[in-house]
Amino acid sequence: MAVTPEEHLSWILERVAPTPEIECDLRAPEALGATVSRDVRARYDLPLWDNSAMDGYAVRAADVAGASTETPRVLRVVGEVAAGSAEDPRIEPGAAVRIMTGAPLPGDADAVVPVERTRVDGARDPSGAAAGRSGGDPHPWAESSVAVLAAAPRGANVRRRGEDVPAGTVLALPGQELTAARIAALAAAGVQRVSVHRPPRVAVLTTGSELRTGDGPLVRGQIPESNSLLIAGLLRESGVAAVETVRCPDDVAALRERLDDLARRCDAVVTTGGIGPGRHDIVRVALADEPGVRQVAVAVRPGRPQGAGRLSGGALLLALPGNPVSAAVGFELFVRPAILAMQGRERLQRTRVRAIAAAAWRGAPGRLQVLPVRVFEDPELRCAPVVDPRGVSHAVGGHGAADGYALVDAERGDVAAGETVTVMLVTR
Ligand SMILES: Nc1nc2c(c(=O)[nH]1)N[C@H]1C(S)=C(S)[C@@H](COP(=O)(O)OP(=O)(O)OC[C@H]3O[C@@H](n4cnc5c(N)ncnc54)[C@H](O)[C@@H]3O)O[C@H]1N2
Ligand code: MOO
Repeated sequence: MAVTPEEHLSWILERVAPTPEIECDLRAPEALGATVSRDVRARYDLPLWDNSAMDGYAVRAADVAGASTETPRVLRVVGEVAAGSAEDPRIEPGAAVRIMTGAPLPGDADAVVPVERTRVDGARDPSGAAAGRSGGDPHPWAESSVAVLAAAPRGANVRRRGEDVPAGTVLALPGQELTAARIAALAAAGVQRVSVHRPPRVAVLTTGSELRTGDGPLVRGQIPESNSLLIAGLLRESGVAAVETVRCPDDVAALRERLDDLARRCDAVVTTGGIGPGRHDIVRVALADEPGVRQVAVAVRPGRPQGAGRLSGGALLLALPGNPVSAAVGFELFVRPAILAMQGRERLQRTRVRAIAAAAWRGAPGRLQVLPVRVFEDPELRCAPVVDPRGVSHAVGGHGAADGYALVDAERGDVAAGETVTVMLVTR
Protein backbone atom coordinates (compact mmCIF):
# COMPACT_ATOMS: atom_id res chain seq x y z
CA MET A 1 0.00 0.00 0.00
CA ALA A 2 1.34 3.41 -0.95
CA VAL A 3 1.41 6.21 1.60
CA THR A 4 0.34 9.72 0.65
CA PRO A 5 3.04 12.39 0.16
CA GLU A 6 1.59 14.33 3.12
CA GLU A 7 1.85 11.31 5.39
CA HIS A 8 5.45 10.64 4.33
CA LEU A 9 6.46 14.25 4.91
CA SER A 10 4.83 14.30 8.38
CA TRP A 11 6.65 11.09 9.24
CA ILE A 12 9.95 12.70 8.26
CA LEU A 13 9.28 16.00 10.05
CA GLU A 14 8.53 14.14 13.29
CA ARG A 15 12.11 12.91 13.15
CA VAL A 16 13.77 16.23 12.39
CA ALA A 17 15.81 17.88 15.15
CA PRO A 18 16.66 21.58 14.74
CA THR A 19 20.37 22.40 14.59
CA PRO A 20 21.87 24.42 17.46
CA GLU A 21 21.95 28.21 17.50
CA ILE A 22 25.06 30.09 16.47
CA GLU A 23 25.96 33.77 16.24
CA CYS A 24 26.29 35.08 12.72
CA ASP A 25 27.77 38.35 11.52
CA LEU A 26 25.32 40.00 9.12
CA ARG A 27 28.20 40.88 6.82
CA ALA A 28 29.45 37.28 6.59
CA PRO A 29 28.54 35.48 3.35
CA GLU A 30 26.77 32.70 5.29
CA ALA A 31 24.24 35.17 6.69
CA LEU A 32 22.27 35.18 3.44
CA GLY A 33 19.73 32.37 3.58
CA ALA A 34 20.29 31.56 7.27
CA THR A 35 17.29 31.16 9.57
CA VAL A 36 16.85 33.49 12.53
CA SER A 37 16.53 31.73 15.91
CA ARG A 38 15.63 34.68 18.20
CA ASP A 39 13.76 37.95 17.96
CA VAL A 40 15.94 40.71 16.53
CA ARG A 41 15.02 44.29 17.45
CA ALA A 42 16.04 47.56 15.85
CA ARG A 43 18.79 49.25 17.91
CA TYR A 44 18.20 52.63 16.29
CA ASP A 45 15.21 54.66 15.22
CA LEU A 46 14.91 54.58 11.43
CA PRO A 47 15.55 57.24 10.27
CA LEU A 48 18.04 57.98 13.04
CA TRP A 49 17.20 61.70 13.04
CA ASP A 50 14.92 64.09 11.18
CA ASN A 51 16.54 64.51 7.78
CA SER A 52 15.99 65.96 4.36
CA ALA A 53 14.23 63.99 1.61
CA MET A 54 15.48 66.44 -1.05
CA ASP A 55 18.48 68.45 -2.14
CA GLY A 56 17.40 71.99 -1.38
CA TYR A 57 17.16 74.51 1.45
CA ALA A 58 16.21 73.93 5.07
CA VAL A 59 13.87 76.75 6.03
CA ARG A 60 11.38 77.93 8.61
CA ALA A 61 8.01 77.13 7.01
CA ALA A 62 6.63 80.46 8.27
CA ASP A 63 9.29 82.33 6.23
CA VAL A 64 8.12 80.86 2.92
CA ALA A 65 4.35 80.90 3.50
CA GLY A 66 2.65 82.30 0.40
CA ALA A 67 5.80 82.14 -1.73
CA SER A 68 5.25 81.74 -5.47
CA THR A 69 7.07 82.48 -8.73
CA GLU A 70 5.40 85.91 -8.77
CA THR A 71 5.95 86.57 -5.07
CA PRO A 72 9.22 84.86 -4.16
CA ARG A 73 10.56 85.00 -0.60
CA VAL A 74 14.22 85.90 -0.47
CA LEU A 75 16.20 84.22 2.30
CA ARG A 76 19.81 84.66 3.44
CA VAL A 77 21.85 81.51 2.96
CA VAL A 78 23.85 81.00 6.16
CA GLY A 79 25.40 77.58 5.72
CA GLU A 80 25.21 74.08 4.37
CA VAL A 81 24.68 70.55 5.69
CA ALA A 82 25.62 67.59 3.54
CA ALA A 83 24.88 63.93 4.29
CA GLY A 84 27.35 62.87 6.97
CA SER A 85 27.64 66.40 8.40
CA ALA A 86 27.30 66.73 12.17
CA GLU A 87 26.57 70.50 11.87
CA ASP A 88 23.42 72.02 13.30
CA PRO A 89 23.65 75.62 12.04
CA ARG A 90 21.40 78.26 13.60
CA ILE A 91 18.69 79.51 11.25
CA GLU A 92 17.32 82.91 12.28
CA PRO A 93 14.01 84.07 10.79
CA GLY A 94 14.64 85.06 7.16
CA ALA A 95 17.55 82.63 6.78
CA ALA A 96 18.03 79.25 5.10
CA VAL A 97 20.68 76.55 4.91
CA ARG A 98 21.61 74.50 1.87
CA ILE A 99 20.82 70.87 2.66
CA MET A 100 21.39 67.63 0.80
CA THR A 101 19.27 64.48 0.74
CA GLY A 102 19.77 62.44 3.90
CA ALA A 103 21.49 65.23 5.86
CA PRO A 104 20.18 65.95 9.38
CA LEU A 105 17.61 68.75 9.46
CA PRO A 106 18.89 71.72 11.47
CA GLY A 107 16.98 72.12 14.73
CA ASP A 108 15.65 75.58 13.74
CA ALA A 109 14.21 74.37 10.40
CA ASP A 110 10.88 72.64 9.95
CA ALA A 111 10.67 72.25 6.16
CA VAL A 112 12.85 71.75 3.09
CA VAL A 113 12.37 73.55 -0.23
CA PRO A 114 13.72 71.49 -3.16
CA VAL A 115 16.37 73.34 -5.20
CA GLU A 116 14.03 73.17 -8.23
CA ARG A 117 11.61 75.49 -6.38
CA THR A 118 14.26 78.16 -5.91
CA ARG A 119 16.14 80.71 -7.97
CA VAL A 120 19.48 82.25 -7.29
CA ASP A 121 18.69 85.86 -6.50
CA GLY A 122 21.39 87.48 -8.70
CA ALA A 123 20.64 91.07 -7.63
CA ARG A 124 21.35 90.23 -4.02
CA ASP A 125 23.92 87.49 -4.46
CA PRO A 126 27.51 88.73 -4.21
CA SER A 127 28.71 85.42 -5.63
CA GLY A 128 27.65 86.88 -9.00
CA ALA A 129 25.60 83.86 -10.05
CA ALA A 130 23.13 84.98 -12.71
CA ALA A 131 19.44 84.93 -11.88
CA GLY A 132 17.40 82.04 -13.16
CA ARG A 133 18.51 78.81 -14.75
CA SER A 134 21.88 79.62 -16.22
CA GLY A 135 25.27 78.29 -17.16
CA GLY A 136 24.05 74.85 -18.23
CA ASP A 137 23.23 73.96 -14.62
CA PRO A 138 19.46 73.66 -14.45
CA HIS A 139 19.43 74.15 -10.67
CA PRO A 140 22.12 76.62 -9.60
CA TRP A 141 22.84 76.85 -5.88
CA ALA A 142 22.83 80.18 -4.10
CA GLU A 143 25.89 81.31 -2.14
CA SER A 144 24.40 84.08 -0.07
CA SER A 145 20.71 84.54 -0.85
CA VAL A 146 18.04 82.43 -2.46
CA ALA A 147 14.61 83.25 -3.84
CA VAL A 148 12.08 80.64 -2.78
CA LEU A 149 9.36 80.19 -5.42
CA ALA A 150 6.92 77.94 -3.55
CA ALA A 151 5.58 77.57 -0.03
CA ALA A 152 6.74 74.57 2.03
CA PRO A 153 4.39 73.67 4.86
CA ARG A 154 5.82 72.42 8.16
CA GLY A 155 7.27 68.94 7.62
CA ALA A 156 7.50 69.28 3.83
CA ASN A 157 10.29 67.05 2.45
CA VAL A 158 11.36 66.07 5.95
CA ARG A 159 11.77 62.42 6.92
CA ARG A 160 10.97 62.17 10.61
CA ARG A 161 13.08 60.30 13.11
CA GLY A 162 11.61 56.83 13.71
CA GLU A 163 8.83 57.21 11.12
CA ASP A 164 9.93 54.05 9.31
CA VAL A 165 10.77 51.85 12.31
CA PRO A 166 11.13 53.02 15.93
CA ALA A 167 14.01 51.58 17.98
CA GLY A 168 13.00 48.38 19.72
CA THR A 169 10.74 47.18 16.90
CA VAL A 170 11.09 43.47 16.20
CA LEU A 171 12.54 43.27 12.69
CA ALA A 172 13.08 39.51 12.49
CA LEU A 173 11.36 36.60 14.19
CA PRO A 174 12.55 33.06 14.84
CA GLY A 175 11.99 30.91 11.77
CA GLN A 176 12.38 33.75 9.29
CA GLU A 177 14.95 33.66 6.51
CA LEU A 178 17.72 36.21 6.33
CA THR A 179 16.90 37.52 2.88
CA ALA A 180 18.92 40.31 1.31
CA ALA A 181 16.19 42.80 2.25
CA ARG A 182 15.98 41.59 5.86
CA ILE A 183 19.77 41.67 6.27
CA ALA A 184 19.79 45.23 4.96
CA ALA A 185 16.98 46.25 7.33
CA LEU A 186 18.81 44.83 10.34
CA ALA A 187 22.12 46.40 9.35
CA ALA A 188 20.41 49.77 8.83
CA ALA A 189 18.91 49.49 12.31
CA GLY A 190 22.33 49.02 13.90
CA VAL A 191 22.36 45.23 14.26
CA GLN A 192 25.75 43.57 13.70
CA ARG A 193 25.21 39.96 14.70
CA VAL A 194 22.16 37.73 14.97
CA SER A 195 21.40 34.28 16.36
CA VAL A 196 20.66 31.77 13.63
CA HIS A 197 20.41 28.01 13.37
CA ARG A 198 23.66 26.45 12.29
CA PRO A 199 23.28 25.29 8.68
CA PRO A 200 22.84 21.53 8.74
CA ARG A 201 25.79 19.47 7.55
CA VAL A 202 24.32 17.58 4.64
CA ALA A 203 26.11 14.98 2.51
CA VAL A 204 25.00 13.82 -0.92
CA LEU A 205 25.63 10.19 -1.80
CA THR A 206 25.00 8.92 -5.31
CA THR A 207 25.00 5.29 -6.28
CA GLY A 208 25.33 3.56 -9.59
CA SER A 209 28.21 1.76 -11.34
CA GLU A 210 27.14 3.30 -14.65
CA LEU A 211 27.92 6.87 -13.54
CA ARG A 212 30.92 8.84 -14.79
CA THR A 213 32.09 12.31 -13.84
CA GLY A 214 35.08 12.96 -16.11
CA ASP A 215 34.92 14.20 -19.68
CA GLY A 216 36.49 11.03 -21.08
CA PRO A 217 34.63 8.92 -23.64
CA LEU A 218 31.70 6.88 -22.36
CA VAL A 219 31.47 3.22 -23.20
CA ARG A 220 28.08 1.67 -23.83
CA GLY A 221 26.11 1.54 -20.57
CA GLN A 222 27.88 4.49 -18.95
CA ILE A 223 26.22 7.88 -18.43
CA PRO A 224 27.38 11.21 -16.99
CA GLU A 225 26.60 11.54 -13.30
CA SER A 226 24.18 14.44 -12.77
CA ASN A 227 22.14 13.83 -9.61
CA SER A 228 24.85 15.05 -7.25
CA LEU A 229 24.87 18.40 -9.06
CA LEU A 230 21.10 18.51 -8.91
CA ILE A 231 20.84 17.70 -5.21
CA ALA A 232 23.82 19.81 -4.09
CA GLY A 233 22.47 22.71 -6.17
CA LEU A 234 18.96 22.38 -4.76
CA LEU A 235 20.47 22.26 -1.27
CA ARG A 236 22.34 25.46 -1.98
CA GLU A 237 19.12 27.06 -3.14
CA SER A 238 17.69 26.02 0.25
CA GLY A 239 20.49 27.82 2.11
CA VAL A 240 22.73 24.81 2.73
CA ALA A 241 26.08 23.96 1.17
CA ALA A 242 26.57 20.19 0.86
CA VAL A 243 29.55 19.34 3.04
CA GLU A 244 30.46 16.37 0.93
CA THR A 245 29.47 14.62 -2.28
CA VAL A 246 30.25 10.92 -2.28
CA ARG A 247 29.87 8.43 -5.12
CA CYS A 248 29.43 4.78 -4.47
CA PRO A 249 29.53 1.86 -6.89
CA ASP A 250 26.82 -0.79 -6.66
CA ASP A 251 28.43 -2.63 -3.76
CA VAL A 252 26.49 -3.10 -0.53
CA ALA A 253 29.50 -3.38 1.77
CA ALA A 254 31.05 -0.23 0.32
CA LEU A 255 27.76 1.61 0.71
CA ARG A 256 27.32 0.54 4.36
CA GLU A 257 30.81 1.77 5.11
CA ARG A 258 30.17 5.17 3.51
CA LEU A 259 26.76 5.53 5.12
CA ASP A 260 28.13 4.73 8.59
CA ASP A 261 30.92 7.23 8.18
CA LEU A 262 28.64 10.02 6.91
CA ALA A 263 25.95 9.27 9.52
CA ARG A 264 28.43 9.98 12.31
CA ARG A 265 29.71 13.24 10.82
CA CYS A 266 26.60 14.79 9.26
CA ASP A 267 23.16 15.99 10.25
CA ALA A 268 21.60 14.53 7.13
CA VAL A 269 22.54 12.26 4.23
CA VAL A 270 20.67 12.43 0.93
CA THR A 271 21.11 9.45 -1.37
CA THR A 272 19.93 8.96 -4.93
CA GLY A 273 19.43 5.69 -6.76
CA GLY A 274 19.51 2.06 -5.80
CA ILE A 275 16.20 2.08 -4.00
CA GLY A 276 14.14 0.10 -6.49
CA PRO A 277 13.56 -3.68 -6.47
CA GLY A 278 16.46 -4.36 -8.89
CA ARG A 279 19.19 -6.88 -8.17
CA HIS A 280 21.78 -4.11 -7.87
CA ASP A 281 19.67 -1.68 -5.89
CA ILE A 282 22.04 -1.54 -2.96
CA VAL A 283 20.49 1.33 -1.03
CA ARG A 284 17.36 -0.75 -0.52
CA VAL A 285 19.49 -3.66 0.71
CA ALA A 286 21.70 -1.59 3.03
CA LEU A 287 18.80 0.33 4.56
CA ALA A 288 16.93 -2.88 5.37
CA ASP A 289 19.41 -3.24 8.28
CA GLU A 290 18.60 0.21 9.66
CA PRO A 291 15.76 -0.05 12.21
CA GLY A 292 15.08 3.71 12.20
CA VAL A 293 14.64 3.89 8.44
CA ARG A 294 11.54 3.01 6.48
CA GLN A 295 11.23 2.35 2.78
CA VAL A 296 7.85 3.07 1.29
CA ALA A 297 6.01 3.51 -1.96
CA VAL A 298 4.57 7.03 -2.02
CA ALA A 299 1.46 7.80 -4.07
CA VAL A 300 3.24 10.33 -6.26
CA ARG A 301 4.38 10.34 -9.87
CA PRO A 302 7.27 10.43 -10.33
CA GLY A 303 9.16 9.68 -7.11
CA ARG A 304 7.33 6.61 -5.91
CA PRO A 305 10.08 4.68 -4.05
CA GLN A 306 11.32 6.66 -1.04
CA GLY A 307 13.36 5.92 2.05
CA ALA A 308 13.66 8.06 5.17
CA GLY A 309 14.49 7.91 8.85
CA ARG A 310 17.34 8.09 11.30
CA LEU A 311 20.49 6.10 10.63
CA SER A 312 22.00 4.28 13.61
CA GLY A 313 25.05 6.54 13.21
CA GLY A 314 22.85 9.58 14.01
CA ALA A 315 22.13 11.43 10.76
CA LEU A 316 18.73 11.82 9.17
CA LEU A 317 18.60 9.77 5.98
CA LEU A 318 16.60 10.75 2.93
CA ALA A 319 16.82 8.20 0.12
CA LEU A 320 15.57 9.35 -3.27
CA PRO A 321 15.10 7.34 -6.43
CA GLY A 322 17.84 7.47 -9.03
CA ASN A 323 15.77 8.64 -11.98
CA PRO A 324 16.79 12.31 -12.16
CA VAL A 325 13.31 13.87 -12.29
CA SER A 326 12.10 11.46 -9.60
CA ALA A 327 15.04 12.59 -7.46
CA ALA A 328 14.20 16.26 -8.07
CA VAL A 329 10.55 15.71 -7.17
CA GLY A 330 11.50 13.76 -4.06
CA PHE A 331 13.79 16.61 -3.08
CA GLU A 332 11.00 19.17 -3.39
CA LEU A 333 8.40 17.12 -1.55
CA PHE A 334 10.51 15.67 1.26
CA VAL A 335 14.15 16.82 1.42
CA ARG A 336 13.70 20.56 1.12
CA PRO A 337 11.03 20.79 3.84
CA ALA A 338 13.15 18.57 6.12
CA ILE A 339 16.29 20.65 5.57
CA LEU A 340 14.37 23.86 6.25
CA ALA A 341 12.77 22.35 9.36
CA MET A 342 16.26 21.45 10.63
CA GLN A 343 17.02 25.16 10.47
CA GLY A 344 13.84 26.03 12.35
CA ARG A 345 12.30 27.64 9.28
CA GLU A 346 8.65 28.56 9.79
CA ARG A 347 7.69 28.24 6.14
CA LEU A 348 8.59 24.88 4.65
CA GLN A 349 6.67 25.03 1.40
CA ARG A 350 7.55 26.65 -1.89
CA THR A 351 5.28 29.34 -3.26
CA ARG A 352 2.26 27.91 -5.05
CA VAL A 353 0.33 29.77 -7.71
CA ARG A 354 -2.65 28.99 -9.90
CA ALA A 355 -1.90 28.84 -13.63
CA ILE A 356 -3.81 27.93 -16.77
CA ALA A 357 -2.70 24.70 -18.46
CA ALA A 358 -1.44 25.68 -21.92
CA ALA A 359 -1.78 22.07 -23.11
CA ALA A 360 -3.77 18.98 -22.16
CA TRP A 361 -2.10 16.07 -20.42
CA ARG A 362 -2.94 12.71 -18.92
CA GLY A 363 -3.17 12.57 -15.16
CA ALA A 364 -1.81 9.89 -12.82
CA PRO A 365 -4.93 8.36 -11.23
CA GLY A 366 -4.47 7.49 -7.59
CA ARG A 367 -1.17 9.43 -7.32
CA LEU A 368 -0.25 13.05 -6.91
CA GLN A 369 1.10 14.06 -10.31
CA VAL A 370 4.12 16.35 -10.09
CA LEU A 371 4.76 17.48 -13.63
CA PRO A 372 7.71 19.75 -14.55
CA VAL A 373 6.41 22.86 -16.29
CA ARG A 374 7.60 26.20 -17.49
CA VAL A 375 5.53 29.16 -16.35
CA PHE A 376 4.84 32.22 -18.47
CA GLU A 377 2.42 35.15 -18.75
CA ASP A 378 0.14 35.35 -21.79
CA PRO A 379 -1.35 37.60 -20.43
CA GLU A 380 -2.47 35.47 -17.45
CA LEU A 381 -0.14 33.02 -15.77
CA ARG A 382 0.08 29.80 -17.82
CA CYS A 383 2.08 26.62 -17.58
CA ALA A 384 3.21 24.08 -20.13
CA PRO A 385 4.91 20.71 -19.59
CA VAL A 386 8.64 20.71 -20.37
CA VAL A 387 8.77 16.92 -20.62
CA ASP A 388 6.45 14.39 -22.22
CA PRO A 389 3.91 13.73 -19.46
CA ARG A 390 3.87 10.04 -20.40
CA GLY A 391 7.54 9.57 -19.49
CA VAL A 392 8.72 12.01 -16.88
CA SER A 393 11.07 10.27 -14.45
CA HIS A 394 14.10 9.90 -16.75
CA ALA A 395 13.58 13.14 -18.74
CA VAL A 396 16.54 14.99 -17.27
CA GLY A 397 17.07 17.06 -20.44
CA GLY A 398 13.62 18.61 -20.65
CA HIS A 399 13.50 19.03 -16.88
CA GLY A 400 16.31 21.58 -17.12
CA ALA A 401 13.79 24.14 -18.39
CA ALA A 402 11.36 23.73 -15.48
CA ASP A 403 10.30 26.77 -13.46
CA GLY A 404 8.03 24.66 -11.31
CA TYR A 405 5.81 21.63 -11.03
CA ALA A 406 2.12 21.34 -11.81
CA LEU A 407 0.52 19.51 -8.88
CA VAL A 408 -2.46 17.44 -9.94
CA ASP A 409 -4.34 15.72 -7.11
CA ALA A 410 -4.68 11.95 -7.11
CA GLU A 411 -8.47 12.22 -7.59
CA ARG A 412 -8.43 14.75 -10.38
CA GLY A 413 -7.63 12.74 -13.50
CA ASP A 414 -6.66 14.28 -16.83
CA VAL A 415 -6.01 17.99 -17.29
CA ALA A 416 -7.61 19.76 -20.26
CA ALA A 417 -6.01 22.76 -21.94
CA GLY A 418 -7.46 25.94 -20.41
CA GLU A 419 -8.12 24.38 -17.00
CA THR A 420 -6.49 25.90 -13.96
CA VAL A 421 -3.89 23.93 -12.02
CA THR A 422 -1.73 24.55 -8.97
CA VAL A 423 1.94 25.13 -9.72
CA MET A 424 4.73 24.95 -7.15
CA LEU A 425 7.35 27.46 -8.25
CA VAL A 426 10.97 26.45 -7.87
CA THR A 427 12.68 29.48 -9.33
CA ARG A 428 13.18 32.44 -7.07
N1 LIG B 1 10.40 -3.83 -11.37
C1 LIG B 1 10.36 -2.56 -11.01
N2 LIG B 1 11.24 -1.72 -11.55
C2 LIG B 1 11.22 -0.42 -11.20
C3 LIG B 1 10.26 0.03 -10.27
C4 LIG B 1 9.36 -0.87 -9.72
O1 LIG B 1 8.49 -0.53 -8.90
N3 LIG B 1 9.45 -2.16 -10.11
N4 LIG B 1 10.22 1.35 -9.98
C5 LIG B 1 10.71 2.26 -10.98
C6 LIG B 1 10.73 3.56 -10.45
S1 LIG B 1 9.26 4.32 -10.25
C7 LIG B 1 11.88 4.20 -10.16
S2 LIG B 1 11.87 5.80 -9.70
C8 LIG B 1 13.16 3.54 -10.26
C9 LIG B 1 13.89 3.62 -8.94
O2 LIG B 1 15.16 3.33 -9.23
P1 LIG B 1 16.41 3.38 -8.28
O3 LIG B 1 16.24 4.33 -7.18
O4 LIG B 1 16.78 2.01 -7.91
O5 LIG B 1 17.41 4.06 -9.24
P2 LIG B 1 18.50 3.41 -10.16
O6 LIG B 1 18.02 2.10 -10.67
O7 LIG B 1 19.77 3.43 -9.44
O8 LIG B 1 18.53 4.45 -11.31
C10 LIG B 1 17.43 4.75 -12.09
C11 LIG B 1 17.89 5.54 -13.30
O9 LIG B 1 18.46 6.75 -12.91
C12 LIG B 1 19.78 6.88 -13.37
N5 LIG B 1 20.63 7.48 -12.35
C13 LIG B 1 20.79 7.00 -11.11
N6 LIG B 1 21.64 7.79 -10.42
C14 LIG B 1 22.01 8.77 -11.24
C15 LIG B 1 22.89 9.87 -11.10
N7 LIG B 1 23.55 10.10 -9.96
N8 LIG B 1 23.04 10.72 -12.15
C16 LIG B 1 22.37 10.47 -13.30
N9 LIG B 1 21.53 9.43 -13.49
C17 LIG B 1 21.37 8.58 -12.48
C18 LIG B 1 20.22 5.45 -13.62
O10 LIG B 1 21.25 5.37 -14.54
C19 LIG B 1 18.94 4.83 -14.10
O11 LIG B 1 18.73 5.12 -15.46
O12 LIG B 1 13.05 2.16 -10.55
C20 LIG B 1 12.06 1.85 -11.52
N10 LIG B 1 12.12 0.44 -11.76
O1 MOO C 1 8.27 6.82 -9.29
MO1 MOO C 1 9.50 6.58 -10.39
O2 MOO C 1 10.10 7.84 -9.48
O3 MOO C 1 8.15 6.98 -11.43
O4 MOO C 1 10.17 7.14 -11.77
